[in-house]
Amino acid sequence: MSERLGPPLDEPVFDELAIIGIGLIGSSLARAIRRQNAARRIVVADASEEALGRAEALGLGDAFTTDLAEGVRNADCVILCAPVGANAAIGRAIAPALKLGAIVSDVGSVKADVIAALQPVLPDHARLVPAHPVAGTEQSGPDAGFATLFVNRWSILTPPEGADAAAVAQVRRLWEAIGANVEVMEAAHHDLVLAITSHVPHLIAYNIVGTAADLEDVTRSEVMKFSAGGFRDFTRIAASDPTMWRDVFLHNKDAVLEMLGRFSEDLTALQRMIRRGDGDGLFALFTRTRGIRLGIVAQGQETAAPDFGRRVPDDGKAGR
Ligand SMILES: NC(=O)C1=CN([C@@H]2O[C@H](COP(=O)(O)OP(=O)(O)OC[C@H]3O[C@@H](n4cnc5c(N)ncnc54)[C@H](O)[C@@H]3O)[C@@H](O)[C@H]2O)C=CC1
Ligand SMILES: O=C(O)C(=O)Cc1ccc(O)cc1
Repeated sequence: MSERLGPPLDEPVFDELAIIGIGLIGSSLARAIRRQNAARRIVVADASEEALGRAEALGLGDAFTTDLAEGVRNADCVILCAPVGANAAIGRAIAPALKLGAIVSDVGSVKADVIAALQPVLPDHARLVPAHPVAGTEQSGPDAGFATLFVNRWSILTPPEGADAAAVAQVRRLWEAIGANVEVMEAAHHDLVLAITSHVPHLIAYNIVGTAADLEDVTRSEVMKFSAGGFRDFTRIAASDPTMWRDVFLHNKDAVLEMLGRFSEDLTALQRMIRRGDGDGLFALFTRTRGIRLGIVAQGQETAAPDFGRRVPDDGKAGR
């Protein structure tokens, strides 16, 4: 699977694009958009002076500000890249300053709640097109981003009912310009799918690493010493940003609880198989799950090893 970006666009998708929140995803977007000539000018806004300082040092934009309203004043498209719990406050801060017909998008891992938070606070003339790139790593901050993060990854758009078709097309073009495959989905459906494919797996990782950490000291040191294979993979996921993931669980509560209920039932069935010595049952399940993995690899979405954290050698640099 190629991780290279295609040739840059002859004509940018947007004249001015504002990124609010220049962490892992915001900085990856800035690098990719710059490299692909997908916007003429990038304005970077962030609540954190420290993050902005790093973004400026890395050359991730053309202008940098902690004043969110100032940051969006001339933007044709504003992309919210902060933890999802911050979106309502950011929406309120930028609403009065938005240019007529500005597109407001985001990258949040949760969609229905984000729409519910943003729609009431944005002016009627703003065109909301939420998005979720299903690509990332356990790291955060502007130094962790890289331009090829979205190559051959899905970006899911969840336009609310009545969304402006031209705005949806422009956001699609932006993601395609930086290598992503785009799918359009209803927000509630997105939240259910992502609850089982991403949110519950993260919860399981946080839980298993927490359980190991709670063991007696002597056992715990052995857990660390012998943490190979499965547990080691869980520790990577469990190192993911606490603020971001707290917000995901608080804002996708219903879908996560629904999927967690099903998961618990299946876990109980597995427990019973082990207690009863039901080797055939265990073997049948493990064979079925192996088939699912092989199907994912065959579709080219995954290499044999987990690859969310992969980088190509020149990716630490800014896009110019
Ligand atoms: N980390 C990942 O792998 C992925 C994350 N996402 C989504 O992307 C969003 C950002 O995640 P990351 O880039 O990982 O986070 P991050 O922690 O690396 O960066 C977040 C940035 O937002 C800024 N910020 C926080 N509150 C703010 C506010 N009120 N106003 C302005 N700036 C504010 C922070 O200072 C920080 O620079 C989240 O909504 C997350 O759900 C989506 C796909 C993958
Ligand atoms: O690092 C990993 O394994 C991830 O799962 C990255 C990730 C985190 C959150 C998302 O909404 C999408 C992708």
